[in-house]
Amino acid sequence: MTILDVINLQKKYRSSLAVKDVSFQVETGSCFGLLGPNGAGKTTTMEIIEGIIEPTRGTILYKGRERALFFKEEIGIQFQHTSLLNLLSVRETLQCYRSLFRKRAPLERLIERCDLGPLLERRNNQLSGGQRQRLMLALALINQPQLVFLDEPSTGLDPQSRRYLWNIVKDIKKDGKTIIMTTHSMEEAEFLCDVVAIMDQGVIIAQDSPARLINTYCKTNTITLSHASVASQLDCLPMSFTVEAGGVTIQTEDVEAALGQLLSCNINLSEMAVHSANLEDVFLHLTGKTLRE
Ligand SMILES: Nc1ncnc2c1ncn2[C@@H]1O[C@H](COP(=O)(O)OP(=O)(O)OP(=O)(O)O)[C@@H](O)[C@H]1O
Repeated sequence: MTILDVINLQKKYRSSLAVKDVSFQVETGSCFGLLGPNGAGKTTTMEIIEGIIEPTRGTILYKGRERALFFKEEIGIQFQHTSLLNLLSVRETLQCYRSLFRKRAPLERLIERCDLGPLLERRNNQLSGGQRQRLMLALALINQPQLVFLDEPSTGLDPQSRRYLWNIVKDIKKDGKTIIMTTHSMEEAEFLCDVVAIMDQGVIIAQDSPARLINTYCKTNTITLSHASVASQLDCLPMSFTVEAGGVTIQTEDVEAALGQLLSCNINLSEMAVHSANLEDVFLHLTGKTLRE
C-alpha cells in the first residue's frame, strides 16, 4: 500500500530551481532513500514533504489525501542540525519532547531501543556525536510516528557508531514504520533502503532497489590481479582486460565464471581483489561524476 505520493514537486528559491520536477511513491513499511551529492535538492524535497517549507508547485498525498493537521501527529523528524538545550539532561529532554504530543511512545522501550539508559543523567552538551544522534532518533520516535524522516542520519559518525545507528533504524523498520531518508552515503543507502531515488541537480535520475539499480546500470565487476606478468597467460582466455603498472584489471559480469577460468589456467590469484559494482558506480555511470564531487 502506498503511504506517500509526491507528484511533480518543484521548489524555486528566487532565481534558482532547487527542485525541478520530482515525483515518487513510498510504500508503507518501506525505507525510501533520497541519495545524491550536496545541493542535489534532497533536504528541500524532504522539508516540503514534512510541511516545513511550501513547494512552488506540486502535490503531496499522505494515505491518498492531502496532508491535514493529523499528518504532523503521525510523523517524526530527525533533523540534521537541531539545537538541544545544553543544560537539560537526556532524561529531561525526552520528557520535555514527550509532553508535547498526545500520542506518546513508551519511554522505557525508547530508551532501551536507542541505548540511552547509561546517558539519561548526562547533559545534552556532554554527548558524543553518536550518542547525540541516538537521542535525536529517540526524539523523532517520541510520538510513535507512522512515518519517520531521517536527514543524513549518520553524517559525521565513526564507522562503529554508524553501524550501531543503522541497526537501530533497521529495528524501527521491523516495527512496520515507514522511513524516508536523505543521504549522500551509498553505503548507508545500500544497507538501509528498499528503494533509492538518486537525485542530482533537482531531479530524480533513477529510482529502484539498490540491487536492481546496480544490475541495470553497472553489471560489470572488476577483478584486479597485482602481478602484471600474468597478462600473457590471459591472452587465451575469453575475457577483456587492461594492463597497467599496478597489475591487470579484468571486467566481468560473472565473477565466479571468470575466477574459474583464471584458476583453470593456474593463474596466481594470491594478490587478487574483486570490486563489485555499487551505488557509487551507478551514480558515476549516470552523471559522469562521483557522489563526493
Ligand atoms: N533557503 C534557501 N534559499 C536559497 N537557496 C537554497 C535554500 N535552501 C537550499 N537552497 C539551494 O537549493 C539547492 C538544493 O539544496 P538542498 O539543501 O535541498 O540540497 P541537498 O541535496 O539536501 O544538499 P546537502 O546534502 O548538502 O544537504 C542548493 O543549491 C542550495 O544552495
